Amino acid sequence: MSPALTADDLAVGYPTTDDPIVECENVILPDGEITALVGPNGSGKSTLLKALSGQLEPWAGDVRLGTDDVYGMEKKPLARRLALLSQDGDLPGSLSVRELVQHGRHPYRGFLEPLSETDHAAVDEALNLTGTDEFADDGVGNLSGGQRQLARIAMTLAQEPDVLLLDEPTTFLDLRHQLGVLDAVRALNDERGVTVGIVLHDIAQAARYADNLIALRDGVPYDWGPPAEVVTEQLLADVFGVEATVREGPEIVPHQPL
Ligand SMILES: Nc1ncnc2c1ncn2[C@@H]1O[C@H](COP(=O)(O)OP(=O)(O)OP(=O)(O)O)[C@@H](O)[C@H]1O
Repeated sequence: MSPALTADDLAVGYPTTDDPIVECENVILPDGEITALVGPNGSGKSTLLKALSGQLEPWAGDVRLGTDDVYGMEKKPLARRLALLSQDGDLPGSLSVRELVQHGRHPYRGFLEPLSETDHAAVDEALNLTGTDEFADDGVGNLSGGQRQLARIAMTLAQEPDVLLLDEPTTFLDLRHQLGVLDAVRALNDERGVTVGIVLHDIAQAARYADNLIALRDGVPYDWGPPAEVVTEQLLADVFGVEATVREGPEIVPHQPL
């Protein structure tokens, strides 16, 4: 598999930080695969995802989408190929869900240009995939936290990127909707070969779901590869500070209630 998104010799920080938050020699999201970023709170998962997405320019190193330098690309062509669903994001409450999802088509349209049939089809599909078609005409301001999250996911899916980066997309969602979102992303991956980078908090869920894991500790990758190789008792102890048994699967059985 060729890499869809690669980063080399990265150092990523914020204007207010003296030292880099994330330092990685080499990060690869393999083409057509699902890679989950895991690690404890504050280990730098969101920071790495933002750097990979073109939204937080690294202090050093480069990020490439195929052979193209992500930070050298114009915004619209980049947005047609790469989409980020970040953790934060206020939504304009005056919009309906459908109108919000239509915003996902911005990379394909000129200013004030009406939506084409292709745009409408992509919006309808994103609404269906996420189940937001059931409340497509409701105002975003009247939705529950979980419904709002689903609407944001639908907007990102309508963008139809080749590479989809999702930062904790299951936050706020009940179990049924968590599984629904993960299934929808998996379907995009299976059916269209969309490359996925996803931050997931639940390492057991990430291990079941993803083709590859990148485990971050203090801003540095501790290990990466297929879940069966990465999820070891040593990793759980070193990265998460948890004593647990790992059974085949991999299935994690904590020694103490977490
Ligand atoms: N905008 C910012 N400015 C300065 N420091 C930041 C900023 N955003 C994050 N950080 C710092 O970077 C570090 C890593 O944060 P990041 O959000 O990348 O971690 P994370 O692994 O995604 O955490 P979580 O699992 O809690 O979401 C933290 O110490 C955080 O305080």
